[in-house]
Amino acid sequence: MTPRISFQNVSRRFELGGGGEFLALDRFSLEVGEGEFITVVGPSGCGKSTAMNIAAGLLRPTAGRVLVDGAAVEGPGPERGVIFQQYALFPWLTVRENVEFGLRVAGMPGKRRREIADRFIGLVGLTDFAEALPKTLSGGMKQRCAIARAYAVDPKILLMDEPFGALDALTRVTLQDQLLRTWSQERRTVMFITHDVDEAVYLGGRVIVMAARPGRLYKVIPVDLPYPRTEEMRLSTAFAALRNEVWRSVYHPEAA
Ligand SMILES: Nc1ncnc2c1ncn2[C@@H]1O[C@H](COP(=O)(O)OP(=O)(O)OP(=O)(O)O)[C@@H](O)[C@H]1O
Repeated sequence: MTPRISFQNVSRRFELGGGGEFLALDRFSLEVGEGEFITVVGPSGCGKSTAMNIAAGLLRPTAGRVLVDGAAVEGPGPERGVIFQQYALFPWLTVRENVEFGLRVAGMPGKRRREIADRFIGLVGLTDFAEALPKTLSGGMKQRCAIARAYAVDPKILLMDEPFGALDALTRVTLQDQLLRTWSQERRTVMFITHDVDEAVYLGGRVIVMAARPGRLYKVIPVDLPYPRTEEMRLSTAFAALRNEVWRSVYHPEAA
C-alpha cells in the first residue's frame, strides 16, 4: 500500500552568515501510514520543525523529497492541515466563523458550512462558545478552535508542531484526550511534534526520536498500548517503561 506520507532521504541545509552552512536535517527517511498517529520528539534544534515544514510544503528540501499518496510535495495543499503552537485565529471572527473560514474560501454554501463547523466545534467541546471572539477564550480554547478549523476542511493529514506547548499541564492532558477522540472518529493521519515525552507516548502509535547535529532520525519506538488510551494507562508499568525508553533515547542516546 502507498504510504500516506513518505520522507525519502530528505536533507535541508541553511546558509549561515559569513558563508558557512548548517545541516538542519540529514537524509531523513520515514513512512507514515494512512490513519496513523505518529509523534516526533528530540532535543531542541534536531530538525523536527524543519521536517514538518517540508512535508507541509512551506520549506523546500535541499535534497530528497516528500511524497503524499505517492505524489511529490511542491507546496502547501488543502489535504495537509497545519497547526502551530501559536493559535493563528482571525481575531475579528467568532469561533464558528474561524472554523467555517476554509469552507467559505472553498465556496461551500452557508448551510452546509455551518453544519460542518458546528460538528467540529462540538467535537472539541466549544459549542457554548461558537459566537465568542478569540480574545475572550483561554489558550486551550483557542487551540481547540484551531484544531476544529483544521479538521473542518477535511484534510487527509494533520501536521501539528507543538500545538499544546504553550498550555498548562492540566489543559494539555484534557486536549490530548480530546484530540485522540477526534482522531479515533476521523482517522486522519497525524504527525505531532512535542517536547513532552509523556505526551509523545500517550498519543503516538509510534514515537519518532530525532537526534541533533546534524538533525536526523535516531530511533522509531512502537507504542504497544491499545487505543483508546486512558488515564489509567498513564500510570501503568508498560507506559513507564515506554516513557523511560523514549527519555533515554532523547536525552541519553549513548545509553539507549
Ligand atoms: N531559516 C533558517 N535559517 C537558518 N537556520 C535555521 C533556519 N530554520 C531552522 N534553522 C536551524 O535548523 C536547526 C533545526 O531547526 P528546527 O526548528 O527544525 O528544530 P526543532 O527540532 O524543531 O527545534 P525546537 O525543538 O527547538 O523547536 C536549528 O539549529 C535551527 O537553528
